[in-house]
Amino acid sequence: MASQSPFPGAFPATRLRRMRKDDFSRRLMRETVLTADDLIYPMFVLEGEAQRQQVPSMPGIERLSIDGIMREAEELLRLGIPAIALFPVVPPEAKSLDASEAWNPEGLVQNTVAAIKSEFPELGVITDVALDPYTSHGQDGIIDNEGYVLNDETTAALVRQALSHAEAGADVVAPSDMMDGRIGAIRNALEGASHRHTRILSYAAKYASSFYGPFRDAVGSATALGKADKKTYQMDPANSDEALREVALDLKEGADMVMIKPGMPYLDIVHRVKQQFGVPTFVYQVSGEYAMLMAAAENGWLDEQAVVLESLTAIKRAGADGILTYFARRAAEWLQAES
Ligand SMILES: NCc1[nH]cc(CCC(=O)O)c1CC(=O)O
Ligand SMILES: [Mg+2]
Repeated sequence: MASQSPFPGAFPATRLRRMRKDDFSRRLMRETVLTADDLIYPMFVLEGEAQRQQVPSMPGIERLSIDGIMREAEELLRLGIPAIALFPVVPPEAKSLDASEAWNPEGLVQNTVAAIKSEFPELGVITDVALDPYTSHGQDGIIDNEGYVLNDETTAALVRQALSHAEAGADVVAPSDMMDGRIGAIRNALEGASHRHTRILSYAAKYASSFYGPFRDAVGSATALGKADKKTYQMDPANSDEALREVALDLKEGADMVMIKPGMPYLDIVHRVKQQFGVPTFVYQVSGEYAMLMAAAENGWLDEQAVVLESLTAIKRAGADGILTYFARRAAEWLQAES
């Protein structure tokens, strides 16, 4: 009788489906496991008291005044989230050409940091070092008459801003501006002021991406920026080797951690950076990625929990040690419910 086997005279010696058959063996061979330890929650802080505003292009995300941030911080700690990243919503009247509100020792970010660190010292606080919330034109730096962002003048301002954050108690300062040489300048100033433990998370490879739109709505820099772009300092999305040069420089200048931004469309960059340098590597799943996933979820086109956890696991698999994501809080809740 002729054999019924589709594999004449043999069978596939390796059946990869065997290990996929049951949950126990899938769990045993799983390479990447997402936990709350991988998550950093970006938060938008507003002036005033008992203020909360929805961000229309980021459903589920709110701008909160300090009291709201404090309540949220307690919950984040309970969920096991190690750190938050703060972004200020600066009123138009506090914006200027020289961005001097950025290093006001009593500024919104400085006050928020101090409040969190006094009540919840174990929650890591990361601050954004960049001038865009504070400039009247919405660029991340000081501009000349042609609107060109001046590198070294901007770096001097960033140093003042970073020092004021460290002074307020920030654990990590995160320059997101992409000026050349700012990591070295900030490191030097921190050491000089005896802020020996302040960590620097460098937005080392930050692309001139169109996925930042909802963030610019959230912090209110979109109006100031208008139709202008940031292509003279943020990277061209077409480039990859250049990202390695950016990371190498920032490490040499004293960065403790590096970041790639955005996330999902840039996982090849994440992989190259992690392979090449083997340093703490972070990824920002940015506002536009959040908006995209939420829009599909709200339409019932994608299963929110499933796609979010898949996207975060994929970012970690590519090489991320941690992920800044607007889903951090909900992801931590889902992970807690599963365990
Ligand atoms: N220094 C600005 C800054 N810091 C973080 C983001 C984007 C974050 C996001 O889209 O979620 C941006 C926007 C920009 O460069 O215009
Ligand atoms: Mg650089």
